[in-house]
Amino acid sequence: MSTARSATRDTVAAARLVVVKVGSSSLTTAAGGLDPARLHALVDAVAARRAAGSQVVLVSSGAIAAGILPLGITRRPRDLATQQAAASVGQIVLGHAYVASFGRYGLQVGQVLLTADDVVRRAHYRNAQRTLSRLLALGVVPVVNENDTVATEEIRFGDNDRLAALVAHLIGADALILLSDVDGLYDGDPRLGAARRIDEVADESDVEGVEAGATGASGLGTGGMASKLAAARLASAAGVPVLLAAAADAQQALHRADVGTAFATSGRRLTSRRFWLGYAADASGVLTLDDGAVTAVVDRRRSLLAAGITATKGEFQAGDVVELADTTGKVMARGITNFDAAELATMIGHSTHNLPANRRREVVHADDLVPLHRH
Ligand SMILES: Nc1ncnc2c1ncn2[C@@H]1O[C@H](COP(=O)(O)OP(=O)(O)O)[C@@H](O)[C@H]1O
Ligand SMILES: N[C@@H](CCC(=O)OP(=O)(O)O)C(=O)O
Repeated sequence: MSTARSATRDTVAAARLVVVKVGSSSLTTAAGGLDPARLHALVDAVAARRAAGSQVVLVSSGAIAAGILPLGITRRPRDLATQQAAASVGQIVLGHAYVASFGRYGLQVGQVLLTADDVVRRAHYRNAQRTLSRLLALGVVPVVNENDTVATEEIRFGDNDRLAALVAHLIGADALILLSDVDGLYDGDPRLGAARRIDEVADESDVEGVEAGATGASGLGTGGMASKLAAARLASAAGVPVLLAAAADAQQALHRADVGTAFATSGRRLTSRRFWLGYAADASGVLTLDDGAVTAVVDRRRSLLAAGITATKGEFQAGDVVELADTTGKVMARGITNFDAAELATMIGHSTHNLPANRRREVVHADDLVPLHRH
């Protein structure tokens, strides 16, 4: 299918610093085990982009899948301990394959294994930032993956689409290219019947009603299209345009960006702090807002007062990040709460002037609040 040129595609094609993410299903055979031909083809495309003057960070899945064959098991393990064992075996296999493949071009590879904490906690992410920029300055191709062997169920990203979006923001990338076994975003899961490929996503209205399945076809990947859509939203909010394309079209995707689905950015690049608040940090609870409070907070960018809160959920403390949801449960914003859950329980629904003197302040200050959706 042909694609019209657009400003987004031009930006992706011209990007100086690109994050390229490739999924397990695009690097491995159905039986498990790496597929050297596909890995070489991906590396060919990355090397070509490098030769054209861009810096590239590769976020590569595939450790667990690459560990299946050497361990003599037949399919992707379901339990965490075996997944970690498979990742432990498979990550070396994967790293070795990249060293050999990039070596064909005289390029060095640096392995960077990250946990969620490394990119989600403000105190930690400067560390990852420094390592990645030094690797790039030294001309190395950083190959990033989640540190699966130590990531527990609670702290896992689980899917590398989100990791790639966070890394793209972290290093100030100009574009994010997600390569998968499908050639773009469709209005429904293409495995389930006729579906139409979406060429360009300019804003939320272009993905309204899109059915994005949460599991992939191969059984090797995780997250499916739902996690790619979430990652594309994340990156576009961070000011990074996204191209979602087939790994088989990697050359074209990395060269002219004229394949797949392009996601425009949704405005100005957020500051690190506001991006962290809105998208990266883990939320510890939920505040439910009445309609008036949603309008005040989302449309008028006001602080959230106790009077507009109808319920709270979670054991959060003052200073934690919480989600602000409307009465249907849709998360409209995120922010830092000035009160613990226990304190708030006695305050919700009350006007500020009716509260004890030590509680007469906004629950979430406007400066600590990031709206996520238009009302
Ligand atoms: N709306 C949709 N558009 C495109 N693909 C979809 C959609 N919904 C579900 N899918 C499925 O998601 C799969 C990609 O997810 P996954 O296998 O997890 O990818 P990866 O391993 O590249 O991360 C596709 O093969 C496709 O079958
Ligand atoms: N970190 C895991 C990958 C998890 C993941 O996101 O997989 P995928 O959906 O194929 O990108 C691994 O290397 O096996």
